[in-house]
Amino acid sequence: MALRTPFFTLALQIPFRSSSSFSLTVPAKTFRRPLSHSTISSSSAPANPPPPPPTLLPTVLFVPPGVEPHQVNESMVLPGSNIVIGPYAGDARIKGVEFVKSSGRARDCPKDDRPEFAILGRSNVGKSSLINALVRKKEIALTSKKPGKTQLINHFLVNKSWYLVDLPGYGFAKASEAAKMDWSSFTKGYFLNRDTLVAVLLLIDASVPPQKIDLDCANWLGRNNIPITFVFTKCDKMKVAKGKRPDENIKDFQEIIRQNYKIHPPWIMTSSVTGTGRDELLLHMSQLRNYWDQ
Ligand SMILES: Nc1nc2c(ncn2[C@@H]2O[C@H](COP(=O)(O)OP(=O)(O)OP(=O)(O)O)[C@@H](O)[C@H]2O)c(=O)[nH]1
Ligand SMILES: [Mg+2]
Repeated sequence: MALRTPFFTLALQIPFRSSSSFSLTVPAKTFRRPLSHSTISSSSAPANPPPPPPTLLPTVLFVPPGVEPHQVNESMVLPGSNIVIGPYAGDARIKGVEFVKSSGRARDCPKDDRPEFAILGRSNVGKSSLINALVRKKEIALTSKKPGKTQLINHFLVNKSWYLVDLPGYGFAKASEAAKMDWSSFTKGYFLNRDTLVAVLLLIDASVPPQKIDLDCANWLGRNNIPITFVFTKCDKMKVAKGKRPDENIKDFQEIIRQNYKIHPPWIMTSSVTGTGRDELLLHMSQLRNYWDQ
């Protein structure tokens, strides 16, 4: 079985508190020039500079195995994300998807060696909608305006080779105490023991300000060394009556995450309504999968 090894040492660090500030914030969106040496070095660089030194870029960009940070140029960064595409990226097309089963407990989940991605996030963040958007099927995963729609662990087999896993949301205020307890024991059972878990796609609603419960969840996953990709949802909601725009909320969220993570995990902006980020996310997942598979 493949191991979760060096790929994720760049992607995810066990959270730590640091007094240093990560001021080199270059959102990939605004990252429109090739990274020349002068872009990343100080003005006191010698006239004949040595080969590029280790840069601070991985604090901003997610640089996969097979790519040296100094090799990164604009064309390698997925739009609307901090994700660099490297040699492990492969065929990201969806050729078929089938619902396999719903499980009430982690130990009832499919028992085979296929890699899987867990879709996690607050109730109503858009987990089921993201699955539908990724596989381009309207209602393979059931969605609802009311939070708490997905109650079980649902496995969807993609291309007969890997799983997307739709999970119940957390943070549903109206859930009973018993349901909240169940959710918490489920997280332990599933996330800590699922050997085939390639990464968690942690969905964050970009139409609202950073929520403590999401940050707590990210920190819990980080502490347990579980690889995360932050998937910002509802990025189409540009016109909010009050409050900030999605891009501003995302920036605020990242500022907080940066205080806990030595190196920022991969992140990507999506909308299940417009399809923004769909192809990019699939490509990112292909490189995670191919690395895991080798
Ligand atoms: N504007 C917009 N609405 C979205 C997006 N994604 C989901 N929604 C809406 O948000 C609501 C919740 O979507 P779901 O996909 O059911 O959310 P969920 O996270 O699966 O919710 P639970 O199963 O209850 O945990 C639905 O009304 C969706 O139509 C998006 O990208 N943009
Ligand atoms: Mg759902």
